[in-house]
This record gives sequence, C-alpha cells and structure tokens, in this order.
Amino acid sequence: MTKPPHDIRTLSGADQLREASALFRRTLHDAPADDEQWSHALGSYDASTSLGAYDDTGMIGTLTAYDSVIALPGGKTVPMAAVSRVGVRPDRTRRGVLNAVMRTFLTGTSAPIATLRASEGTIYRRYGYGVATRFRTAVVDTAKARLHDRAPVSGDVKVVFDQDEVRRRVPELLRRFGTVRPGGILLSDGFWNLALRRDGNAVLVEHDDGVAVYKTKGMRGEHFGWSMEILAMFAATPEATATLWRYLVGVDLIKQITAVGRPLDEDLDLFFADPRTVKYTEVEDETWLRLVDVPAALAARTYGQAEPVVVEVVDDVLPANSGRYLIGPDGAERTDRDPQLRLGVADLGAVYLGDRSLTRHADAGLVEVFDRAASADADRLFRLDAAPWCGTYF
Ligand SMILES: CC(=O)SCCNC(=O)CCNC(=O)[C@H](O)C(C)(C)COP(=O)(O)OP(=O)(O)OC[C@H]1O[C@@H](n2cnc3c(N)ncnc32)[C@H](O)[C@@H]1OP(=O)(O)O
Repeated sequence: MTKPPHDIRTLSGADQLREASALFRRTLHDAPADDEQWSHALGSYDASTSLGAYDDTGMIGTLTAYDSVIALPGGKTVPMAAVSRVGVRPDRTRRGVLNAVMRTFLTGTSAPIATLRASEGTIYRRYGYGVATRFRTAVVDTAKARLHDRAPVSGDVKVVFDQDEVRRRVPELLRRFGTVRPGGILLSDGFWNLALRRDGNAVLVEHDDGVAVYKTKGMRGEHFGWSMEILAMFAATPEATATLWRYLVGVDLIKQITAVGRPLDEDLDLFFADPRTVKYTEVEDETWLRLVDVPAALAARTYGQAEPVVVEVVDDVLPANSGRYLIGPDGAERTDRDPQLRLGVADLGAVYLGDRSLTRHADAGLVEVFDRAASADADRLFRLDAAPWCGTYF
C-alpha cells in the first residue's frame, strides 16, 4: 500500500528544481524543458520557496512561489508570495497531495499575502483564496482605429526590437509602472527573462509615463496581414495611454490587435473617433488572493470614509487569523466587540483590494450580515475609485 503522500520537502539544488519543473510541465501536458530551455528557466526559480511532495515512487507533487510585492489601496506595497507551478503527478491526484503541499506552503511563508492564477475555478477557494481582481479582453479593429482629435497624445514613443535590450529594459520599466494600480505586482528579472524568451520576438514600446510589449503573428488566409497581441501594457497617465495606442494602431499591416487582461474600467473606446473600434470580450478572474496574515494585511491598506465596522473572519486553514476586526478610516485592528458582519477568509481576500463590494458578496450568500448599515459602511471603507488590477500573468 502506498504510504500517505504527506512527505513535503523544500527543494534544494538545480536537479530537484529541474525534476519539479518537468513534473509541473507534465501536469500541463507539456514536455520537460530541454537543456536550452532549462538554462533560462533555472533563474526564475527560488529553491527556498519551492516544495516537492514525495512518496516511495519519488516526487509526486510540487508548488513554487516567486518572491514578489503587491500594491495596495493607499499606495503601499507589501511582500507577496506569487504561487505558481502547482502540479500533482496524474497517477497520484485526488489523494490529498495538493492539500498537504498548500498547507505546508501557507504555514511556512513569511509573506502576509499570497496570490495565484488558477487553472480551474474549483481548486483554490478551499485554501482561502478569493477572486480579488478581474480583467477583460479588448480587441481593436485597426481598419477603424483613429484616435479622435482631443485624445491627449503627448510626446513620442521609442521602439526597441533587440531582444537582449528588451529583456533588460522590461523588468526595469515594470518596476516603474507595474504597480500603478492596487493589485499590481513586481516579479524578478529571472522571471521576465524566461517569460520574454517564451514569447519569442517581443517588441518594446517606451513612453515617458508608460510601456507596452507586444508580439505579432501572420494571419492565416491574409496576404500581408498580421495580428498583434499586447503582452503587457502599463500607463501611469492618460497621455501615456493615448500615445502608446496611437503608435500601436499605426503599425503598418496589422489587421487586429488583441489586448488580453485589461482593467475592467479602462475605457479605451473613449480615445477613438469611432467607439466601435474597440470590442470588449471575455471578463475573467485574474488575481486569486489569500490573506496569509490577516491582521498585518488589513493594517497595510488604507480605507475610505465611513463608520467603522466589526467584521468576524473565519479561517479554517490558518486558524490564528480567525477573530473579530474593527475596520475604519484610521485602519484595522483586532477587537472583542460583537460582529456586524461575518465572512470566510477567501471572501475577505475577494473584497480586500476593492473590486466587488462586500454587499455584492452578501447578496450572493457569501457574507453573513447582522447589521445592514455595517454592510454599506464596509462598502465605502473597502471601495476604490479605480478598479484594482494586476496586468502581469505568472
Ligand atoms: C497556481 C497554479 O499553478 S494553477 C495550476 C494547477 N495545476 C494544474 O491544473 C495541473 C493539473 N492538475 C493537477 O496537477 C492536480 O489535479 C491539482 C494540483 C489541481 C490538484 O491536486 P490533487 O493532489 O489531486 O488535489 P487534492 O487531492 O489535494 O485535492 C484537494 C481538494 O481539491 C479538490 N480538487 C483538486 N483538484 C480539483 C479539480 N481539478 N477540480 C475540482 N476539485 C479539485 C479535491 O477534490 C479535494 O477536495 P476536498 O478537500 O474537498 O476533498
């Protein structure tokens, strides 16, 4: 009989990391990295935050976390563990391996917040992750695309094609612009080196207040027709948005531009003479966020103006987080007062960055409301003027 798959170890050395990489890629139906790919992938790993699960047949599960930071409402950034490369060998699934790995990770990480991108929507809620940011896809028809006369174009852009320079400049630029909104994160140079190599011939567009990275692909059945995909785009000002888009829609021979993963409130159509230039397609979940240290995370963001509320948080995986918190315009702290609202830690994670309100979650049966006025106050405390958004896929 196979022994319980609960032997979880922190990985060490390139060989174990390569084994974990191969295992993870297999779970996504991909072949292991060859020597060339692995030489670039190794630098994206940190062994100290990578776990392996073992039984008597060897490594059967893995999870890694990139050291990152996340921007919060109020402008502060705090350490964040960006969880990725989660996989369990297909002959060992549904026996509690992920359960053991995730619990080991959550009890061991020093970051107050963890986030991830979920391969399936049913997996991570049980570990306390909630959907904290969402994005939508913008498809731009270049045949129609002309910015209107009052679009705030300002200055010019510089285009970089040399791939060594692209890989050097992108992490630098994202350190400046990647956290312009709450939900924005920073990842290491090693991560970007790997990601940009995977995307192939990436083109970098720089503006004084923003950056875009794109790739192009020949379109099937189109003579001299290409499509453009925006891989990353951050603008700190409306002028940067207008100027970057003026460049992008002006590139010759591009028939269509797809920008996956744009903020829900980025109203790009307002920049164009014909608003039907832009079609918004799927809205998808982006950041799944887990408050690992609830008191620290609640204290790290700022809040809007409203009466303070007492929220009871329930956390079965990390029970030290469970308890009552007084949250008000001046901050958040533990309290003994009677709760006005009660919710699980996954739903606290979902409202934490200010995307959908606590009342919307209550309407859906996800928050217990003992005092309706407190629910409205909580909405004003947590809400932001702009939608939280990450914009970086990992
Ligand atoms: C952040 C990322 O890296 S996302 C990528 C995640 N990886 C993948 O999608 C690769 C393919 N899938 C896998 O490798 C595995 O199926 C995993 C990692 C998703 C799950 O691993 P397992 O070891 O099977 O999970 P485990 O047995 O611990 O299950 C834990 C719980 O989640 C549930 N669960 C796990 N996977 C799924 C799923 N795909 N769909 C629905 N429920 C699931 C189990 O039923 C179990 O529920 P319970 O606690 O109520 O009993």
